[in-house]
Amino acid sequence: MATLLRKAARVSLSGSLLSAGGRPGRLYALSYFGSNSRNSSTSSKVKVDLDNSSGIAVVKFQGPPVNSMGMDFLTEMAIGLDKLELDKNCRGIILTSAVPKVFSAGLDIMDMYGKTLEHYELFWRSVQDLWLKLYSSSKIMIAAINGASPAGGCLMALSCDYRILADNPRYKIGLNEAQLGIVAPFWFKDSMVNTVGYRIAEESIQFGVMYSPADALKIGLVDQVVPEDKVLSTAKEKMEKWFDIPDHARQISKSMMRKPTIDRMLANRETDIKNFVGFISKDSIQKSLEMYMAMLKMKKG
Ligand SMILES: CC/C=C\C/C=C\C/C=C\C=C\CC(=O)SCCNC(=O)CCNC(=O)[C@H](O)C(C)(C)COP(=O)(O)OP(=O)(O)OC[C@H]1O[C@@H](n2cnc3c(N)ncnc32)[C@H](O)[C@@H]1OP(=O)(O)O
Repeated sequence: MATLLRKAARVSLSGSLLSAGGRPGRLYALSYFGSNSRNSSTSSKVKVDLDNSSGIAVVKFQGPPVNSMGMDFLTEMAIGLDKLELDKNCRGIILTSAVPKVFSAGLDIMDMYGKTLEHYELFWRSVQDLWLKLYSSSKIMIAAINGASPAGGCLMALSCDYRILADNPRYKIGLNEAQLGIVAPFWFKDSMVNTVGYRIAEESIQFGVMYSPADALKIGLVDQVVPEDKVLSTAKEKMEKWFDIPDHARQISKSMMRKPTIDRMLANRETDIKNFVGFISKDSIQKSLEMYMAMLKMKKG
């Protein structure tokens, strides 16, 4: 019976939940995915490794020093996710980091500082685009969080279906935007509310709280805390459990849960870009970012 279910589950709905929702999907070349048992692709910031026999793809961030989400990272992630979304051999995706101690430092602050309005617009559209791909993926998404995960790093984890965090008190996770003097946009907030509930999100976002693994587990921001050397293996074991559920049933259930949040973002996308560009280009906000970057550098010296 289990084998039958697994076979049935292989007949997956094509495309992300976005296209399952009746929106036009986009087609991308499947250049690197052949019929070998393992397909790998490495670009400068992201490594994708799909094991065709297990159906699990590991997407590793490899942009030292902190896997910040700059234009290169956003573009490479978008391309990698599009390819996996269209690949029938892939049923689940694990996000993790190849950089010691950091999952992702979130958006690259240098992409939000001292740039043109056109740059801010393009940058924000790319950030929205990545979130849409992650949040609406028809695949099972597990975050194997093996390092610090502030702001945009936390958002990538929140976009997954399951989160496993390494048990190291230095690996804090949260939406800390308020601490930088910026504001987590509504879809960051929605992702947090959908995970931890309204009351906790309200406090969390206003204070910009960064949670220790123990506290993140307590509020439900992560689902499991495990020893650091077990993060990836636990993610793979967990994925096998998710694979027991027939894909079509899981995908439709996921879509049912996430569609209102995705639709809200799509309906407000252009306004959100306008707000971001107006907000980030303010002198006072630029000053806050400058001071924050100086503070990060001072912390080192
Ligand atoms: C009205 C509202 C309308 C619209 C919405 C408007 C605005 C919303 C706007 C934006 C939302 C943004 C979300 C974000 O993701 S902002 C980014 C937030 N990220 C952080 O705060 C993380 C900061 N970094 C850290 O805390 C640490 O670096 C660390 C814990 C991740 C790692 O610590 P380490 O000690 O290992 O490393 P460091 O020495 O601190 O850093 C090394 C190196 O990297 C630079 N760096 C760190 N983080 C970033 C980053 N996010 N972007 C760019 N660069 C970063 C750091 O300065 C060091 O550089 P140098 O080696 O000194 O040159």
